[in-house]
Parts: sequence; C-alpha cells; structure tokens
Amino acid sequence: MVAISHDTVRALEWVDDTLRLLDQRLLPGQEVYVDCNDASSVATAIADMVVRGAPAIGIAAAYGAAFAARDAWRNHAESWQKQMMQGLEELRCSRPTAVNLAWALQRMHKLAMTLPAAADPWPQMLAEAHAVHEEDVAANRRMGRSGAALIHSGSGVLTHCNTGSLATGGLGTALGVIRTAWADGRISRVFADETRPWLQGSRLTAWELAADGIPVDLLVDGAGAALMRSGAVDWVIVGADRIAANGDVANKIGTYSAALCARQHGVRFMVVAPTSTIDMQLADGEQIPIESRGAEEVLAAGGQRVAPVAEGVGAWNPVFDVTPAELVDVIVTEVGVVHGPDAESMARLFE
Ligand SMILES: CSC[C@@H](O)[C@@H](O)C(=O)COP(=O)(O)O
Repeated sequence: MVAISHDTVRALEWVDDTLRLLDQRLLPGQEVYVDCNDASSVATAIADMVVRGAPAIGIAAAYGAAFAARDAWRNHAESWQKQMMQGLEELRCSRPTAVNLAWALQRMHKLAMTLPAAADPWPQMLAEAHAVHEEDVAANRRMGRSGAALIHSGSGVLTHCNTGSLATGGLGTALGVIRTAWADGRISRVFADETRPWLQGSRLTAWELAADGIPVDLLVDGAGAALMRSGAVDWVIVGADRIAANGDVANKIGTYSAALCARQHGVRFMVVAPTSTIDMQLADGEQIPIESRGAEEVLAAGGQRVAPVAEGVGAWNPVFDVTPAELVDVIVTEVGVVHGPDAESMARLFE
C-alpha cells in the first residue's frame, strides 16, 4: 500500500481574511497566488480561470458571497441583504456551466436571509463559506473510497481534464478515485488526455500526479479511441460540471467522445461528482447551458498562433459537452453510487 496524499496542493486557501487562489493559468511553470478580498475580484478570478473546476468554483463563489455580505453591511448597514445581491449577481454570471457556482450562491443567499438585518453578517457568512469548503474535502474522500472499490486490481484508467486538488477543495473527484485506487494497488496504469485548448490534462493533472509520485502517460485528445481499442483501458473516469436529473453529464469538451469510444470498446465509464454538481431542476442535458469561449483559445497554442491569420479561418470553441446517461455506467457521489443512471435512480440519491 502506498501512502496517499489527500491534498498535495491547494487551489484555494483562506489566509488573513483573504482568499488566496493558486493561479492555474500559469501552472506548471510558475506557482503564483492571486489574492481576492471582495466579490468582484473573486468573480474575475472565476471568469478568467485563475480558479477552475466545478467544486473549486463553488467554494470560491461561497467566499465571494461572504465578501459581498460583509461589504454590503459596511457600506449600507440598513439594507445589506438587498445590497449584497449585486455582488452575488456578478459571481453568478462569471461562468455558466458548473452548477456548483449557483448551488453555493443559493446556499449563501439562503443563510443571509435568515440572519438579523441589524447585525454584522460576516462571522456567520464566513463560517458558512468554510463549511462549503470543508464539506467538499470530506465529499472527495468518500467518493474516492466508493469509486476505488469498483475498480478491479490491475486496471488501466483514462481520465480527461483536471479533476484533482486543483479543481476541488481536497483530493479531487475523478482524480480522487484514481489516487485512492492507486494507493490500494488497484491501478496498473494511468492515462490522461491533454485536454485542448487549456491543457488541463497535461498542465494540471500530470503536475498533480507527478507530485504524488503516480506515473501518467499523456495522450493527445484524438488518441483515446486507439488507446481503448488497444485494450489498455478498463475504466474511463471523469468529473462533471453539471449532471441533469436524468443522469446526463456535462463535462469538459471531449468527454462525450471518450464515452462513445468507451462503449464501442467495452470500456466502463465512471463519473465522479458531489451532489452539489447535480441539478435536479433540469430534466435532461439538453437544457444545460454550455459555455463558449473565444476563438483565440483554439487558433493559438501556448500563446503562439498556430492557425493561419486569414479571412474565413475561425473557431468553434464550446468548453463542455453533454454525455447522455445511457453511455454512463456509474455515477459516484458522496451520498451513494448510481449504476446505469436514469431519472428514477438519480432521484433516489436525494430521498
Ligand atoms: C472536479 S472537476 C469536474 C469538472 O469541473 C472538470 O472536469 C472540468 O470540466 C473543468 O473545466 P474547467 O473549464 O477547467 O473549469
């Protein structure tokens, strides 16, 4: 058994009443921190992808909401509950797909509405943000154990994007399962898609795994089908940004292709996500808002233009795609595991 490091790195830290975010745009080359002290700077950090990954975005938003309440109290003590809404709205608009953001804001707003109008909300709002953070760390551990238990000894696994400590409060979602199963001696080989255009796989996942001493083979995103055909992969294990009530899964662009290839080649497909990523308000994945980012992310690589600068050369850059529930073998959450997800089995998670 290998000792398992639960959080080799922290995407978010609370230091001296400041939210410190590890700037993920600069990894693995530089470890630089961005300090946030108000809702607006948190919203900017989310929009610019200083902090990314659904659960980490939710945690950052919870601290952002605490800042919004504190500043509203300082500036308009008599109407802070109303005044904080501007900060919450700015946070809500920062990125559209990961529902953990809306989930965290709703939770913080709900608490704010129960607090006395005539008292400083900061202590309770900050305590709630810490609770959101700590609950995610605990959820990661539980999902790590439940997911690892499904993996038989000697398995090869393929993951997509980054779902580790950089994307969450703790061990990670899919990467938490991989870390735990590796420590248990269940995994023989880890493969990671590079995940164009932001390269979360090669820049972030490989960096986290290297820090833990877990060997990883990177592949270009288009190589997954051939890899699965070779027989080297038993499980594709991914996270999620939003899961609809019927089990359809929005995750990093390329996840749907991986799921199709997995089904074609008899490879099992596991989604690991806390219940804060499940949106029971949306009946299916068709309704999940999919973020589109700028064309320059595709037309350039590493800051260098790779496409011709010519009229008529553009880009289609959706950041996420939706994998239909029928391609998902199992969804692992902190409250239970759903095999062959559908509307009924997903609803049972919340009973
Ligand atoms: C725990 S992470 C699950 C997802 O958030 C992750 O796979 C992902 O798609 C992140 O996208 P990103 O655009 O980097 O925020």
